[in-house]
Amino acid sequence: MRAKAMEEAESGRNRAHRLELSGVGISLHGRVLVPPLSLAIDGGRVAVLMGPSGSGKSSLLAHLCGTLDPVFDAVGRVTLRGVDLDGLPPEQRRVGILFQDDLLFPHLSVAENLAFGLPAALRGAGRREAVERALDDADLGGLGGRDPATLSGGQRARVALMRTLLAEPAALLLDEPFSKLDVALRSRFRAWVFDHARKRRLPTLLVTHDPMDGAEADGPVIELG
Ligand SMILES: Nc1ncnc2c1ncn2[C@@H]1O[C@H](COP(=O)(O)OP(=O)(O)OP(=O)(O)O)[C@@H](O)[C@H]1O
Repeated sequence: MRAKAMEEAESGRNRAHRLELSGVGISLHGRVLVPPLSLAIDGGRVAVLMGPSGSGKSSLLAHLCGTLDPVFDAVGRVTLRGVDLDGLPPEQRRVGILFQDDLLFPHLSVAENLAFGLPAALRGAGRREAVERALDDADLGGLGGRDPATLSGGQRARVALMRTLLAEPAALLLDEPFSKLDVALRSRFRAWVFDHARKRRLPTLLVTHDPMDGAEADGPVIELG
């Protein structure tokens, strides 16, 4: 009985962290690219977005981030934790995104790359401590001073995720972030990312071509195209 009550409280908290799309569609020059789509991703769940090249997967993620090129027209409503994202600038949406390429700044050290993700309001010792914690979390203790080019692909991928998480997003979008890693590393990194998403109750949307990603995810699967 107690276990059931705890389970219900847990799923209530996950619902409160929900990312919800209601009738979200995208068109380009009057041609429908993404037909109206409705889905809800609870906190900690990973939904999967699949579809052939050019079917609009990255455009949909850009729309959620608030960075969709104005040549596109988007309709529908997006809410995150009950907040309507329509009209909010990208920096106020609390939507974090991770790409296929890690996009680390080559002229900054690993620690400086991580600090870039932190809210500007966090200053001084708090900033340094947050970076140290992120390095430890990513099993990269002692590597903060390194140039990103001297890290392995897996280490760089972990820095990129940590940088995204340090911005304290309320949702996580993943645009094929595993596709450039070799098979063994891919499954370890995927498990690590999904674990962070669960612990932080982040509703997560993963764009992928890899059926293994879908097998490991526990949210809805959407096929475009
Ligand atoms: N800024 C833009 N201006 C005009 N057309 C664009 C722009 N960005 C993307 N497109 C077009 O929009 C369509 C959808 O592109 P999108 O990148 O969203 O597809 P995708 O499903 O993510 O593809 P892939 O799997 O190859 O990454 C494509 O036909 C693309 O050429």
